[in-house]
Amino acid sequence: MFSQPRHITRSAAMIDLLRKRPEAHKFDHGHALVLSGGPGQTGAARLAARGALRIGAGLVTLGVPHSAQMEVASQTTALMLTPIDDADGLRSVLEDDRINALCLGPGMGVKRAAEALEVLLGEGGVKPRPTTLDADALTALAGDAALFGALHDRCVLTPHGGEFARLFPDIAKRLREEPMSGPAHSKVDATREAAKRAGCTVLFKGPDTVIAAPDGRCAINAAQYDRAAPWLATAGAGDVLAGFIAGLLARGFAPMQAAQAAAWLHVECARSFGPGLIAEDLPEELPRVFRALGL
Ligand SMILES: NC(=O)C1=CN([C@@H]2O[C@H](COP(=O)(O)OP(=O)(O)OC[C@H]3O[C@@H](n4cnc5c(N)ncnc54)[C@H](O)[C@@H]3O)[C@@H](O)[C@H]2O)[C@@H](O)CC1
Ligand SMILES: Nc1ncnc2c1ncn2[C@@H]1O[C@H](COP(=O)(O)OP(=O)(O)O)[C@@H](O)[C@H]1O
Repeated sequence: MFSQPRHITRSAAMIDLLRKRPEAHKFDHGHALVLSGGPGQTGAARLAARGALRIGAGLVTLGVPHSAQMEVASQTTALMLTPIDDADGLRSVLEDDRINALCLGPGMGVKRAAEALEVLLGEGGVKPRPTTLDADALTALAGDAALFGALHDRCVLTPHGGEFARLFPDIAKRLREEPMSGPAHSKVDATREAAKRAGCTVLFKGPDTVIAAPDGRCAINAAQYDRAAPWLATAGAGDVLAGFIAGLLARGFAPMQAAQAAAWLHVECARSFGPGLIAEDLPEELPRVFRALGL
């Protein structure tokens, strides 16, 4: 029997975790690698990377194909950039052990995401690292049972409704069904079942975001009623969330902690900015939200 899911709220414990120690240097806050797609498709990864940097990762590098290098370089400053064209390129960049968190999927394209997943999760792959898997990485995972089976407990999957149905079609079907007898299958039940099957943290997005760990721990981040954030329904908001999680993983947060804090801060940023919000406003609102928390 599982305990009731907890509702994520502002807490002293979360604020303490978010604080940076005065004596720390940038490598103490970790180095996140965000993989980008090719030319014309780099925006989503740039949004994620900006989110990872603003949430406090010490360094954030975008892994970009040579063909998109100029496009990305012309739009980034504090973010770093390294060319990664293929599996060998990724392997070589990951020889640097200081890269301690990854973000895969936003704008990557399903083929490039699948290649990267093979390096990270496939046989003879690199040392496993905390990893956020979003967007095209989820679609790639849905098409490859072996890779799905190789997910480890430091991964965080961040599906929206469409991606959830692709990854877990049977669970999504039950979620949609009218209950014929007994209680309905809820989003909490569905996310818990998904996390158990995947063997890692699953964050199922929406106005009621549910986050579950394989051991049954579960939390709800509600953006409804007096905490409604309807302007989050905008292209790229999820890419920023993936970056927030990767940034916190780089800072050493455990996967459940990272997913919960990121989801809560994401809604706080949207509410603090207010109507007219677009995705790039979310990372830029974090300093105001952090100041209000007393960081
Ligand atoms: N600025 C950018 O560069 C952006 C790039 N994006 C990238 O575009 C690619 C495709 O992502 P998409 O998510 O659009 O496409 P997908 O095709 O993967 O998923 C969208 C489909 O799922 C369905 N769906 C069902 N429930 C849904 C829900 N709750 N929320 C959203 N869709 C739901 C939709 O109807 C739609 O048919 C990804 O690589 C993504 O990262 C998007 O994130 C938007 C912003
Ligand atoms: N109506 C809404 N109210 C609150 N949050 C929402 C709403 N619609 C979407 N969101 C949030 O916005 C983000 C959208 O992510 P996603 O669907 O992946 O978009 P994208 O792929 O364009 O980045 C998620 O974090 C989701 O929880």
